[in-house]
Amino acid sequence: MEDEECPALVPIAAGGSEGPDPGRRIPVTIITGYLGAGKTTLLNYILTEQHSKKIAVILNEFGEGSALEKSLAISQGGELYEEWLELRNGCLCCSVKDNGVKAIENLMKRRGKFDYILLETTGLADPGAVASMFWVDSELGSDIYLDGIISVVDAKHGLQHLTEEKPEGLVNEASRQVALADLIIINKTDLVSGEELNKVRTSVRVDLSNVLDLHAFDSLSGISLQKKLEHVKTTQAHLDKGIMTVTFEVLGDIKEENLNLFIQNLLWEKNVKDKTGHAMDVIRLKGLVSIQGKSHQVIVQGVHELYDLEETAVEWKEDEKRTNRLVLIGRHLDKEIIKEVFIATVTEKHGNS
Ligand SMILES: Nc1nc2c(ncn2[C@@H]2O[C@H](COP(=O)(O)OP(=O)(O)OP(=O)(O)O)[C@@H](O)[C@H]2O)c(=O)[nH]1
Ligand SMILES: [Zn+2]
Repeated sequence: MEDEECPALVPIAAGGSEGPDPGRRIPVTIITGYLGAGKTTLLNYILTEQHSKKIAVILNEFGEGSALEKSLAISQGGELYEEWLELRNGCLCCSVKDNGVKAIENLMKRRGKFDYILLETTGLADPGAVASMFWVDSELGSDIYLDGIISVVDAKHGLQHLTEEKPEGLVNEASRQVALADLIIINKTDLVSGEELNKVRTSVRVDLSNVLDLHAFDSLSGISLQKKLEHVKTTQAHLDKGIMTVTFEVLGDIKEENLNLFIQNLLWEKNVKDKTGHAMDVIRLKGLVSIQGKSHQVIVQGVHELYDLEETAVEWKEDEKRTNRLVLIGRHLDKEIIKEVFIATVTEKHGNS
């Protein structure tokens, strides 16, 4: 417990023999936002545009999806990434001390190789808890500093996320992400009308002031961030327990029309049910699939009822088993049932391969 040593968000370097060298400290930008809001898209955009900086990427993936998330991002971004870190525990905010800090320390051993860190949190993360690790640990603080928190808001589904009711008067994840942001990016403006966009814009503002009033945060300036973080740590803000991740893999090729059928049953018809008869509610769908007649891997991306299939630049190698990997995040999901439905819908019924 060395609380007194580390209250500063950006600690002043202790004057060692080498002297302070602020230029050597690595800025961290936290990219937050609800499931599917567009965090990875923004990440890829930054990496594509920013040629002069060598950027390390940290993904904090919800559930077991990190291997897939990584392969999705690589397929999209090519050779752009300098460093990869996987935080497998899923929830960075409750593993900050061990997993998160250690991973970043290891990353720092190689820090000569890069000069910026982008940290994408899971769509359900509390960015305050993630941010706090950059000032709680003084050891880390001397080499890394928090540059800012960016929150990506989905123009199409953002309102739904921001107004979601939580039990016991808890503030929902989306609102927390907005409230702690230094910069809010409203994304997917192409999917909504000007009127809808204005609603989102207003609600982001209104929501912010609600959260501020509720917790009596005085301002958004640097000093109060610390207070906000302290507050966040003491309220038992945590991942929505009702939201779960299902990951599965099925070998083989699938017909594109069958895959569409599977997804549409799940996302549109909502006729895939769990054991209690409750329709499965998929918030986020990601996959890497093998479609009959296509030589390249195909990415499946879904956010609520919207989805698309996109052929990647990655070719299936000849000695490689063609396979389908899916990650689903949502409510009332049952892995065995979904997998069965997938196999039944998607694979040929005859033969036993
Ligand atoms: N129409 C539209 N789609 C977008 C836009 N930005 C991102 N998307 C799509 O939204 C989906 C989710 O994007 P990601 O960048 O993976 O979202 P994310 O926030 O990283 O998702 P998670 O990490 O799973 O929470 C993908 O299918 C993107 O192609 C946009 O500006 N317009
Ligand atoms: Zn992502």
